[in-house]
Amino acid sequence: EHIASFSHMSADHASFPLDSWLKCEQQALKAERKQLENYVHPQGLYTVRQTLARFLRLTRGVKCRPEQIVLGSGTQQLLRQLSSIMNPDTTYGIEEPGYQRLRHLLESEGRSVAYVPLDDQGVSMSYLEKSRVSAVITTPSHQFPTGIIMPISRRIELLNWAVTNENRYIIEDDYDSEFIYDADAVPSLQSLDGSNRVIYTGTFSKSLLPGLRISYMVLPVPLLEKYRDKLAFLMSSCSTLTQLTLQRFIETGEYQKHIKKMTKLYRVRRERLIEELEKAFERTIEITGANSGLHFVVTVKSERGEREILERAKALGLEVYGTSRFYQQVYTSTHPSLVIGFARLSEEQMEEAVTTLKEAVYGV
Ligand SMILES: Cc1ncc(COP(=O)(O)O)c(CN[C@H](CF)CCC(=O)O)c1O
Repeated sequence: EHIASFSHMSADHASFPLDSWLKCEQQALKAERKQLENYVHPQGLYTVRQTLARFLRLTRGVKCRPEQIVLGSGTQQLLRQLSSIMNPDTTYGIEEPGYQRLRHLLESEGRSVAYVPLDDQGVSMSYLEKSRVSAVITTPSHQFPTGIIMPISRRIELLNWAVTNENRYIIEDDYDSEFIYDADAVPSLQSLDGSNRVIYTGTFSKSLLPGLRISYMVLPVPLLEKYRDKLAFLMSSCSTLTQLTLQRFIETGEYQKHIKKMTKLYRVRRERLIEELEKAFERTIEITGANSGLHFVVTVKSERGEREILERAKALGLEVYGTSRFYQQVYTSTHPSLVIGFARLSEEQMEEAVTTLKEAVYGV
C-alpha cells in the first residue's frame, strides 16, 4: 500500500455520495424490475439516453437526439465499436503524448495509427495537414496528459481541417472536462460542428467513479446509420441497473450538487498542493496544465532521470507516474516531468507526500 498517491487514475472515492447513489439504485431496483428482467436497447435504455442528451446539452453544449447516443462500459469499448463501423483504411491520429491504451486498442484491431504532436494549443495543425491522418482523437478540455485547454481558435481550425475531406473525422474525447478552475468552459467541438464530423465521447469515471464503467459516445447521424447497419446485433455493454441509477442521480439534481461540491473541494486541494510544491521545490519546478481537470504536470530540473525518480518514489511508498508512459516514441527529455494527480490526495497527507516527492527527486 502507498503512504500517499499522486495517481491521475481515479476520482476521490472518499467523497463519493454513497447514500444518495444507493437511494437511486434502490428506487431503480423497485420501480424498473421489468427493465432488469429483459435485455435493453443495444445503445442503452432510451429514457436514460434522453436524460443524457439533455445533460450533455446543458453541460457541454452538445447538440444531439437520444438516438445518437451509445452507452458503453468504458471508452475503449466504444472506440472498438466505432472503429468497426468507420472506413477500414482510416488512419487514426493519436495525440503525442496521449492516451496510449487507445493506441494499443486500435493496433490490436489492426487499424493504422499515426502520432500527432502537440503545440501549446493542442494538436498541431501543421503536422495534421501534412499527415495521412483521417480521424484525429483529441482531448480538448484538458489534454491528456499535458492539461492543455484547446482554445476556440484551434477548435475552429480543426473543424475546418475535418470538413475539407468527407473521410475526415474528429473524435472528441471530452475526458476530465468536469472540473475547471482558472479558465472559462470552452464550447465542445461537437457543439461547433455543422457538418457531422465530430464523434463526441465522455465518461463518468472522473466525476463519479471509474468502477461504475459507464461511458458514452454521440454519433453524427450518417455514422449512426452505419452503426444500425453493422452493429444491430450487439447487446448493451453497460449494466442496466447502473444506467437507471445514473438516470435518477442526474434527474434528481444529485449529480450537479456533487459536481459543485467536488469543484470546490478540488479547487482548494489543487491550490494547497501547488503552494506546497512551490515551497518545497522553490525555483526548480515548472507546473503546467493546471487550469482544469484532476491532475497537472510538474517538470523538474534534476540530473536524475524519470525512471530513477519513479523507482525511488516507489521505494518511498509514493504512487506517482511519469509522462514518458504517454509517449509512443522514447524521449530522453533533459528535464523529467511527472503527472501529479490530486483526486486521491487528502490535505492531511499533502505535506508528507510533497516532502517524499522531493526526496525521490533530489534525495541522496
Ligand atoms: C484520455 C482518456 N480518455 C478516456 C479515459 C476513460 O476511460 P473509461 O474510464 O474507460 O471511460 C481515460 C482513462 N485514463 C486512464 C485511467 F485514468 C489512464 C490510464 C493510464 O495512465 O494508463 C483517458 O486517459
